[in-house]
Amino acid sequence: MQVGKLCQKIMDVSEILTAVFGDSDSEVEEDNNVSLLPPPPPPSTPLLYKLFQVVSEDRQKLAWEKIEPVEGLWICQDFLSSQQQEVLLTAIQAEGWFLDPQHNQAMRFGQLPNWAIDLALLVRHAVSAYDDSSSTCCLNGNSEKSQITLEKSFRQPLTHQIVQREPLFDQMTVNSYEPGEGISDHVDLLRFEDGIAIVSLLSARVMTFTKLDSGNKVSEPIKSSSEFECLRKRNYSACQESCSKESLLSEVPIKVPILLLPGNLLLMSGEARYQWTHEIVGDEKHQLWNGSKLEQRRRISVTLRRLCPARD
Ligand SMILES: O=C(O)CCC(=O)C(=O)O
Ligand SMILES: [Fe+2]
Repeated sequence: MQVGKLCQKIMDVSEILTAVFGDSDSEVEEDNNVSLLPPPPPPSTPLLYKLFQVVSEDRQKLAWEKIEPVEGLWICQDFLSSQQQEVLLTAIQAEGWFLDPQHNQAMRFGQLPNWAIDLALLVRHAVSAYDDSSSTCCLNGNSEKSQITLEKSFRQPLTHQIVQREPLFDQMTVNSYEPGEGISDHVDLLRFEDGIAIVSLLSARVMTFTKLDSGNKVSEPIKSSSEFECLRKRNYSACQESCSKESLLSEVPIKVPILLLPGNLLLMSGEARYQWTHEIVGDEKHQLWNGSKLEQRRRISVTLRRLCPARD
C-alpha cells in the first residue's frame, strides 16, 4: 500500500486505535502526573491481539512456506491482512520515530510497546496454527509419537522450545527504507537468541541469504555492536573498514533471494540464523525479481528478537 493511501486511512483506523490504546493526549498527562512511579504493567490480555483475532476470523489458514535450501528459514505470506497492516502501520506512525527523514531506525529493549507484544503473540499464534495443521498423521505408540514429534520440530517454522519461551521476544528493531536503501549482509548479533522474526510492511524488497563458509565458526560473524550498527547504512562502502564480510563468505557463496511482500512474516532459526547472512542490496532504484523490475517505495520492517541472558 502507498504511504499516501495509508495516510488517508488513518482517520478510519484512528478510532480503532483510540479504543485500543486510549487517547494519547491523556496518556501524556498521566505520565507527567506519575513520573516518580514505575510504569504500569502491560495489560494481561493485549487488546490489539483481540482486534487481530476479530479481523482474522474469516481468513483462510495461514500459508507457510519452507525456503530451501536454507534450513530454518520460513515465510508466512499472508501473516497480516491489509487491515492488520494498516493498524500496525498506524501504531508505528504514532510512535513518531520517523518524522525526521534522517531517522530510519528505532530500537527497543526489554519492555516492548503493546502493539509489538501483540505482534509477538500473533507470531506465536501463526506458528502454532502451522503446528495444528501438520499434526494430522496417525500415531500408534508413544515411541513412534516422540519420533515424529522430534522430526516435526525440525520441519516446523520454529521449534516448540523457541515458540513457547517467555517472553517470546524482548527486543525490537523497526527499520524504514526509502527506495534504493538496503541493509548490508550480516548475521544478527550473537547477543540475541535463536529464533528471529521479520514482518514486512508497505513495499516489496528482495532479501538475499548467503551461506557462510562451512569452516567459519558461529561466533565469528559479528564481533561488536558497533560493527553491527554500521550494517544499517546506505551502501557497502560506508563501513568497509569495520565489516569483515569478505572473510566470512565462501569463495563461491550460495545465494538465495527471497521476495518479501507487505504482510509477510519471515522466521529465521538454526542454520538460517547462524550459518547464513542476510541482506537487502541497496543502491538500486529497481531490484530484480524473476527478471522483472520491482518497483520500490518506502518499506518498513519490524524485527523481533530475544536477548541472551546476561553473563556474569
Ligand atoms: O529490514 C529487514 O527486513 C531486515 C532487518 C535486519 O536484518 C536486521 O535489523 O537485522
Ligand atoms: Fe538482520
